[in-house]
Amino acid sequence: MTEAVAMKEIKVAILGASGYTGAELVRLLALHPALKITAMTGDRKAGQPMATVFPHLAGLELPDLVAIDQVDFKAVDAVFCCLPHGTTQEVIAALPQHVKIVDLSADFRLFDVDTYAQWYGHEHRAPALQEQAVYGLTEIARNQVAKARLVANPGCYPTSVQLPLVPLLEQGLILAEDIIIDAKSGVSGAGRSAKEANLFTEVAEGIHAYGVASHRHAPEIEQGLSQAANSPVVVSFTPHLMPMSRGMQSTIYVKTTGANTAASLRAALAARFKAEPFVRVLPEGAVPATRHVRGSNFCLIGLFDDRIKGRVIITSVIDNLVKGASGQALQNMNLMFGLPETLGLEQQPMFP
Ligand SMILES: NC(=O)C1=CN([C@@H]2O[C@H](COP(=O)(O)OP(=O)(O)OC[C@H]3O[C@@H](n4cnc5c(N)ncnc54)[C@H](OP(=O)(O)O)[C@@H]3O)[C@@H](O)[C@H]2O)C=CC1
Ligand SMILES: CC(=O)N[C@@H](CCC(=O)OP(=O)(O)O)C(=O)O
Repeated sequence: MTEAVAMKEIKVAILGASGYTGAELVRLLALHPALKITAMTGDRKAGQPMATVFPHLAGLELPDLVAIDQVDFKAVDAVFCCLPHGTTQEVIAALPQHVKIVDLSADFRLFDVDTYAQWYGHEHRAPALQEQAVYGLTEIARNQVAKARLVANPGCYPTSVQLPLVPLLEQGLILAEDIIIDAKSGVSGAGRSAKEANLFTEVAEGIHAYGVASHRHAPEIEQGLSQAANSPVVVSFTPHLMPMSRGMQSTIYVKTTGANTAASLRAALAARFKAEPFVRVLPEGAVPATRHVRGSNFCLIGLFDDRIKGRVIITSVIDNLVKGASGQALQNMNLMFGLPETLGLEQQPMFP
């Protein structure tokens, strides 16, 4: 539980607070003892009270939504940037030096600006700042995150995939080739703005793959896995849209090295994540489901021997809006201010 200790107030602005990840941050920060929201922005919703846009947050003491150019950034210590990718680089580049930033968009996640341009369709607009950004998969990069001014918060699919695979590749327990990722997301992963593809009629009562062999999270996943394997990794990655509001599952097919099986991989991951507050490696036979992590910052991992010898099936589940976005962002911001990284994130999942 959060200790009732007196903490220095840290003033926080949430850019894009009228979106799903922004609202999720407000929900999490409501129980945070040190971070106080002093500014929140919207674009179409600028000028509106938060309780009008999100009635579930009524009753919290919150500033009204304003446009970004109305925020006095000299008066804030930290910024959570929850803007669409492609809109973020210039905004962050203009912030005063004293401000610490966690960017939830994809704008600073790819180390190589040419790879960024190739996948995102435009030149990087803050390449010098890109060099300072730390990729904030907390459990893998905790020490770098703690020292960073700018953290690029990982994407939701890449979080669910890299948490189990990075330690296994680092330890040489699985092959770096022939990794197949079959991933599924709730519709909140696509954000709140109206898009034809996210209409009820397009997503209810069915599932569909999208971005087949072309999704922009593939290079982000490959960047992390290549670092872990110390050699270039290329993956098969197929995301699917599920008729549910939140939750994400990645089912990952890997080939083991030597005589490794699900049991030895499970033991390795359990040892690696033993002290981690948010990653849980399930015992043999337990099958993780998105409803086991709903509303929480947990990642649950299950491992199973396939009937094909030498192949293991890994299932990894997160809540896309929490560990896949705002929860991990808060975990990182806590570290950047030297706070216990669990602050504001101690709630258990809602089940069922
Ligand atoms: N949803 C998820 O599960 C995840 C999202 N992310 C990333 O986090 C970021 C935010 O996502 P999410 O909250 O879902 O997105 P939403 O579409 O729900 O919200 C976007 C926010 O940005 C504002 N906005 C949109 N365009 C502009 C602009 N040109 N200038 C200033 N503000 C603008 C919107 O304001 P208004 O509504 O008032 O117009 C809104 O507050 C994105 O980069 C997304 O890719 C990352 C991981 C997971
Ligand atoms: C369901 C859905 O549409 N999900 C989004 C990914 C989630 C996300 O927002 O990731 P970024 O931060 O990398 O943009 C997508 O496939 O583009």
